[in-house]
Formats: sequence, C-alpha cells, structure tokens
Amino acid sequence: MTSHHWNPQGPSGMPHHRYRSAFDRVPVAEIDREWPRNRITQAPLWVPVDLRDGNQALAEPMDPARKRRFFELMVSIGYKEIEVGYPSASQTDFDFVRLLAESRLVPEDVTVVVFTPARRDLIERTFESIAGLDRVVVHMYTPTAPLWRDAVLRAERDELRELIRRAGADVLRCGADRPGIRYEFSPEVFNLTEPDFALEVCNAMIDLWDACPERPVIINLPATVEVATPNVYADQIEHASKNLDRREDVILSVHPHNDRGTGVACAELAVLAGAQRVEGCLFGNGERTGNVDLVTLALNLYSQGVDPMIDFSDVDAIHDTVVHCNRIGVHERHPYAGEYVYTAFSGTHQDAIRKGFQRHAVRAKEAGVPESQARWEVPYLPIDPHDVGRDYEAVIRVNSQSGKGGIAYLMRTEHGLELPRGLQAEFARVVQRHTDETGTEVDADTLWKLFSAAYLEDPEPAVELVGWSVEHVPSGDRLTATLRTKDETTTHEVTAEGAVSALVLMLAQHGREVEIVNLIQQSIEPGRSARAATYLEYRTNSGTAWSVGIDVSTTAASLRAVLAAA
Ligand SMILES: CC(=O)SCCNC(=O)CCNC(=O)[C@H](O)C(C)(C)COP(=O)(O)OP(=O)(O)OC[C@H]1O[C@@H](n2cnc3c(N)ncnc32)[C@H](O)[C@@H]1OP(=O)(O)O
Ligand SMILES: CC(C)C(=O)C(=O)O
Repeated sequence: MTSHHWNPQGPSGMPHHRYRSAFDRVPVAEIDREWPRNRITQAPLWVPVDLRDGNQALAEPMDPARKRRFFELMVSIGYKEIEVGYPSASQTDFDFVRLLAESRLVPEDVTVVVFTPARRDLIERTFESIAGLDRVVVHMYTPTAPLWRDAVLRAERDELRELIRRAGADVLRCGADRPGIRYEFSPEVFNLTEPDFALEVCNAMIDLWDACPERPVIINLPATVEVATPNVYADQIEHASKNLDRREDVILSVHPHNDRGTGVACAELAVLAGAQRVEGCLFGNGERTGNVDLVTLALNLYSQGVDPMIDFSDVDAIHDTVVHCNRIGVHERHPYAGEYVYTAFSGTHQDAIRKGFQRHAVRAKEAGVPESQARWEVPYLPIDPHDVGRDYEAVIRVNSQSGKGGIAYLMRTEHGLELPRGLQAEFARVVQRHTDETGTEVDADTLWKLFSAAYLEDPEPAVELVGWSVEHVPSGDRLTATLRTKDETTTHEVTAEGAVSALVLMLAQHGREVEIVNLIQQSIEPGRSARAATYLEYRTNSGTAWSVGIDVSTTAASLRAVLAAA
C-alpha cells in the first residue's frame, strides 16, 4: 500500500517478512461461492468438546468430579452430543468414560463422542472404554496438512492415505457388532491441507464407513490453527460441502480455533457455507487462544431471533460452573456473560438505555404483553439482560464518564427517588466533582451519601424545625411551629393557603426569605422507609437551586424541603 499524506504511519521495524499469507501456504479452491447470500435460520448441532479439547489445554486437567459436574451442566442446558474425552490418553479420561458407561448419567437422547488418534493400540483402548454405552460417536483424527505430514508424521501423502485407511478399518472392525456406534473423521489442520487431498481422505472414510441414512458419517473439518480471514474458511467449507461424496449421508462439522480472534466469525460463515454441526467450548476455552466459543455463537443466534436450542437463561450459573471446572476465568468483557457486558458507565449510553427502558415499558403496555415478552429494542443492549438471568441493576453504573441520566436512573432504582430534571443536572455536578477527585466508581451507597450531604442533612442548620402541627381552619391551614436558631427557640403560628406557604411566611418574618420557583412532591414506592419526597427549586442571588425533604408524609417532607432551602 502506498502511503498517503493522511496516513503518517511508518514501518514498524518488526520482521514481518518471516511470515507468509495463508494464500501462499495452501491452495484455496476456486468456488462459485453462495455463502455470502445465505442466512442462518436454525441452530446447528452444537457439540461441546470441553471435556476433551478444552481439557487437554488445561495446566491441571479436570479431575473426575469436575468432569462429571461439567458433563451434567452440559446435559442440563440441552446439549445432545458431547465429546467426553480422549480415553486412550490417560487413566482419568478412560475412567470417566467408564463412569458414564456404568452409571445412568447419559440420558437416552444424548450421544457421547470419544476421540482417538489413528493408532491401533489406542483405537482398541478407546473401544474398551465405551463397552456398555449405547450411543457413541468414535472420532478419529490424523494430521493431513503438509507441514504436519512433514514435521510430525514424516509421511508422504501416499503413506498417510494408507495409515488413515488402516486405522479406519480398525475402527470399523472394533465397532462392527455395535449398532449404536457412529463414526467421525477429522483431517487435522484441514484449513492448511490441500483441498484435493482433504477431499480424498474424507471421501475414503465416507466410503469405508459406508455412510448411509441410518448411519451418517461425520466429517469434521477443523481450523486447528486459525490462519486466514473467516471468508477463506467459508470458501473451504463450501468447497468441501459441494464435493464430498454421499453428501446427504454426511454430517458436515466444523471445529474452529481462535488464533486470530475470529473463531466465532469462522464458525458463523462456515454454517452459511453448509456446516451442520459445530464443535467448540463454553466461553472459548481450548488450545492456545481457545476453541470457538459456543456461548457466544448460541447467543448471537438468539439475538437474531433464532432459538439456540440450548438454555442460557442462567448464564451466570453456567459461567460459575465452567470457571470452577476449568479453573480459568472468563473475561469481564466476554460477550453475553462478562461482568461488564450489561453495564454502561458513559453518560450518553446511560441516557439512551434509561430512555430505552421507559420506551420498552410503554410499548409492552400498548401491546398488552408483559415486558419480558415484548419485542426488545433498547439502545446499546443487543439482548435483554433478564433473558440470560442478569439484572437491570448492573446495567447502569456511575463514574466520571457518567451523566445525569445514569445517576437519575440509579437514584430511582436504588433509592426510589424520581429526581426532577433540574435537580438531576445539579446533583450530577456534585457527583462529577466527587468522581473527578477520587477517580473511582460510585456505588449506590456512596451516591446516597453524596445526595444526603448535598440536600438532606445539614449538620449545622441555620434554622431548625423542632416541632410542628397543622390545623385546617376556614381561612386555610394554620401552622404552629417551633423554630430553633443558634440564639433562640421560639414558637409561632401562621395561617396561609397551605402549610408550605405558612412556613415560608413564618421564615420571612424571621428575615429568611425563601422564594419558591417550583415544588414537586413524590410519594415513594411502598417498601421504602420514608414514603414521600419533596423537591423544591428556589431562587438564589445567582439563579436557582434545589433542596429536598424526605419524610413519612408529604407535608412533613415539604416543610423539610423549605427548611433546607432556608
Ligand atoms: C488438534 C488436537 O487437539 S489433537 C489431540 C491432541 N491431544 C492430545 O495429545 C492429548 C492426549 N495425548 C496423549 O495422551 C498422548 O499424546 C498419546 C497417548 C495420544 C500418545 O502418546 P505417545 O505414544 O507417548 O506419543 P507422543 O504424544 O509423544 O507423540 C505422538 C506420536 O503420535 C503420532 N501421531 C500424532 N497424531 C497422530 C494421529 N492422529 N494418529 C496417529 N498417530 C499420531 C506422532 O507422529 C507421534 O509419533 P512418533 O512417536 O512415532 O513420532
Ligand atoms: C478435531 C481435532 C482434530 C482438533 O481438535 C483440532 O484439529 O483442533
């Protein structure tokens, strides 16, 4: 790319010449691609591989208790095909498959998958582990990409073809008298394998394992290491989908990793390109940067109005179990499940969300449906946090980037106060001063302390209302009040149109003028200890200001607000 005056970037000095584009590493077959025009209208078959690919990537692989807990979680939220281990790898993996075989942990509609390399002793051990299990997919893999052939297996194409055929035949022999067994083959690093060779070995397995409607063969095409933009993977998958033999009897599966951070995009485009089955891990655990994240994939579909067929209505519980089992955290910004993903700190986002909630409530009412069933259209929130068990309280939080809208939202949801617009703006300045000084987030308690210091408690009030009573008389309300100042305590009686006006008059007689510009009374929702709030805007030398009174009755709250202004 030539440099332009608007782009002053210079060479980094890093040795980028050491790397080659994916297009120089693998021939990508030319196709008349259809995937860009397709849409995803239903969930693919999801296959979590946490207990195998995820597990093999952990510093401390899961012990039997953690494996079991993870398995039970996956069953409970609706997965129907689950890769449960690499039984020939370790006694723990083997024993876990035995546990499944000997217990009632596998429901009738769930199929387990076991993983094996193409080596006779390990294949036989794998079959030993599944004795007694009714529904099993035996998943065999071999590396097929040129670098792996050369560096790992030290085998030419012909030798490898023969190795795969022999191992495939071993699998068939071991599974021969087991009607509930199906087969899966993965050409490892499919995305760096020459397309003709990948097709050749896959078609050989389709033929050898005799794919048919009763026993379809799973062909799983992994992007073992992600090396190209997702459109390249989509082309590779569409090419395979159009050229695999007995396509009707083949379940085309994908297994993206996330080395370039685009595992989710690869899986989605692969489904557009014809993939019917997706292997991945919950929250994207797995080798290096992880397997594709099944939670994000499913909830991406959900946000488009497509049923993911997996129940994520309590995403936090799922998160906690997965973190417990993997002993790896989930990032705070993780799509749909991270701590902060339903949180807005910035002022304009908070304002929009708050207005969005109000609009949502109105729309639901107009449509005559509960809010939880109404169409979701709230700015900045792709899905309703409630749908995944998150709450609205975490939606808006306050720091120095926040504005009046978010603060007002918290004052309403946390403290029951509906601050008038002018007071919102004034209080926002108080909060802003605090957040600028401390640099920290303001929680609901601190917000309340700031509010009461600014508007409610005056430790040294100029004038205090010690006691009062109101009596309705023909000419209005008669207020009898005892006022205490620094110098004296006196009792007075004034009749006016209402108790507030009477107090204003009484204060004026004591040289304390309060010019009320606006007075707003609010009854606080039941369940809060004080039941009424009065917001009072009054004139000052430099404009107007606000005071607030909160008490058990509207009159008491209003008198307090007047006193605070005085
Ligand atoms: C992309 C993936 O995720 S693949 C899955 C990776 N997962 C794991 O490796 C976890 C479990 N693995 C293990 O426990 C062990 O590696 C075992 C039990 C499978 C094998 O252990 P070992 O016999 O000690 O072999 P080791 O791991 O050192 O090396 C692998 C050997 O298998 C060969 N190999 C690698 N993949 C395959 C395969 N799919 N099919 C056949 N042979 C293979 C390698 O070429 C190497 O052979 P060599 O010893 O002749 O050079
Ligand atoms: C499906 C298998 C071979 C795998 O884990 C991978 O290629 O990443």
